Parts: sequence; structure tokens; C-alpha cells
Amino acid sequence: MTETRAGFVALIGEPNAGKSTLTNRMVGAKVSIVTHKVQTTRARIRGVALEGQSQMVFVDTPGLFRPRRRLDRAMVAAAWSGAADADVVVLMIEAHRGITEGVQAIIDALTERTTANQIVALAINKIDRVQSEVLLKLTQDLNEAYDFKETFMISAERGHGVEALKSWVATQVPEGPWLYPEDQIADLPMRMIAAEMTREKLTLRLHQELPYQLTVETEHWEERKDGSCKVDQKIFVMRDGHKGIVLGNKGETIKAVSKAAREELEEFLGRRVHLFLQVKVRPNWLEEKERYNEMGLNFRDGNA
Ligand SMILES: Nc1nc2c(ncn2[C@@H]2O[C@H](COP(=O)(O)OP(=O)(O)OP(=O)(O)O)[C@@H](O)[C@H]2O)c(=O)[nH]1
Repeated sequence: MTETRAGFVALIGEPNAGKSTLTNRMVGAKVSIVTHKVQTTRARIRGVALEGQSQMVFVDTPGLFRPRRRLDRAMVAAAWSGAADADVVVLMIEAHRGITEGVQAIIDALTERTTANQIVALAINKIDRVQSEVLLKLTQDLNEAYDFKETFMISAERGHGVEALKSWVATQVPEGPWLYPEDQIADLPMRMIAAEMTREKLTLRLHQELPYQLTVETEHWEERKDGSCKVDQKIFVMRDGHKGIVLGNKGETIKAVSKAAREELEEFLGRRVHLFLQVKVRPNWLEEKERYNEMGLNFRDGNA
């Protein structure tokens, strides 16, 4: 009864189906610190959601059906790998678009690409955009086309049906220990995650040169009316010489880092980001950082 459950959940669907919106809703504020650390493994982890004793790890299937005109077989095969490891696969469809060519292609591939152990469900999204008759007919047609274990009608944006879907998925992931310890999925303010992303890109770019001698802080986060956000970050280094290294020849290092971090943040948030990086020399940041960490720790423990 109190057995823990944990598993991988893949949301698949055509671009724009609402996968990011749904993930964000299900994961909520609990964005995962592992998100950007586990990316090098096969599937990219979008977030970890908890429901009761269940841990659901949402994996991304990047660019699954992007080639809209001609579905290049090799490309689709590669993209399916994210879904292949998932315990639960949720196909997301846009209600108002119905069974498009792309949706049909995914359904055709489902039988071949999924194994008997995998649970495949259907989520018809954007139900706010259609009449109920249309929805019922679509549900029927889709379930004739494929034997989905369960069908959900949702509006990821408005939140309708999302809780039902989440609770159901929680019961479908296999019994077993959690995949990520709870302290790794503690609430992390988005600012910290964004800073961590930039720090990681710097570390990757600079290799051994100064991995732990710099720190990144998000100073300002502004939500813009057009849906994008503006993020200002400061990179603190200990010496003038380090500043030069971080900037690189004609600023090329900082430019590359900024681009990589921005792209990752955009993908994570599912929207446009304007990222501004500034390098500052602050000889004592290491000690300050320790205090900061301590505060961060207290912040998390503060719930108790
Ligand atoms: N009307 C309506 N719009 C929605 C709903 N869910 C998502 N959207 C919108 O659909 C668009 C695409 O949503 P995303 O979540 O970015 O879709 P995605 O599947 O992650 O897209 P890719 O990243 O291109 O694969 C956004 O403009 C959302 O605001 C919904 O329930 N109703």
C-alpha cells in the first residue's frame, strides 16, 4: 500500500501539441536540479513530479516529429529512443487539429516502437478550442486507430484534466524505489537553476581552467509581455586574469557560453529568453558563496 513507485514518462506528439505546457503544469514548482545534469544520457529530463508515493520522471523526446513534410525514417527512429525507455508513453494530440498526417504517422509507429511492457495513453489537449461533439468523435476515432490504455481530455494551459492525468500516471509507473532522492528535487528557484545552467556551460567551455573559481548569480529576472523573459546574470571571478579567460579572445568565450545557456534555458522554459551576462571580479566570492549555500540549505530545510 505504501510501496513507492517510480518511472519514466515520455510525452510524445507533434511540435506545438503542448508538451512543455503540460510538463510544467505537472512538475509545477518542483523543477528538478537533475534536469540539466542528466542531459548527457539518452533522454533529456524535463522534470520530476511527485504524487503520493510515486515519482514520475518526465523525459523529453527532442525533435520527435519535426520534419513535417516528409517523415524521414532514420530521424524518427533516433527520436523515438527517448520514448523507448519510458514506462509510460503519453501521446498528446491537439483537439482542434484532429488526426493530422503527423499524428497518423505517430500512431502507425506506436505499435512497432513500443513494447508490451509500456503503457500508452492518449491526452487530447486544447479541449478549450473545440465543441464536445468534436471531442467525442475524435476520442472514438483515435481509440479505433490505437488501443490506448486510457484517454484524457485536457487543457494543459488552463489546467483542466491535468490532475486526473497526473494521478493516473502515478498509479501506472512501476513499483520500486525513487529514481532521484528527494533532496535532489527540492524546490529550486528558477533563478538558481538558470545560474546553474550558465555555470555548467562555462565549466564545459573552460574545462580545467577555472571550474570552481567562478560563480554565477541571476541578478534580475523580468517577465515580458510578449511571453519572453529577460535574465541578467553576473559571473564572479576571483582575479582580473580570470575575467579575460571567461571573456575569451574578442569576447568569443562569453558569447558562446551565453548562446548555449540561453538555448538551454529557452528549451527548459519553452519560451524565448534574452540572456545578459556580465563578468565581475570579486576576490572574496568564495567565502560569500559558502554563506549563500548555507542559506540555500536552510531555505530548503526551512519547510520543516
Ligand atoms: N488553447 C490552448 N493552447 C494551449 C494549450 N496547451 C498549450 N497550448 C499552447 O500551445 C502552444 C504550444 O505549447 P507547447 O507546450 O510549447 O508545445 P510543445 O509540444 O512543447 O511544443 P514543441 O516544444 O514545439 O515540441 C503554446 O502557445 C501553448 O500556450 C491548451 O490547453 N489550450
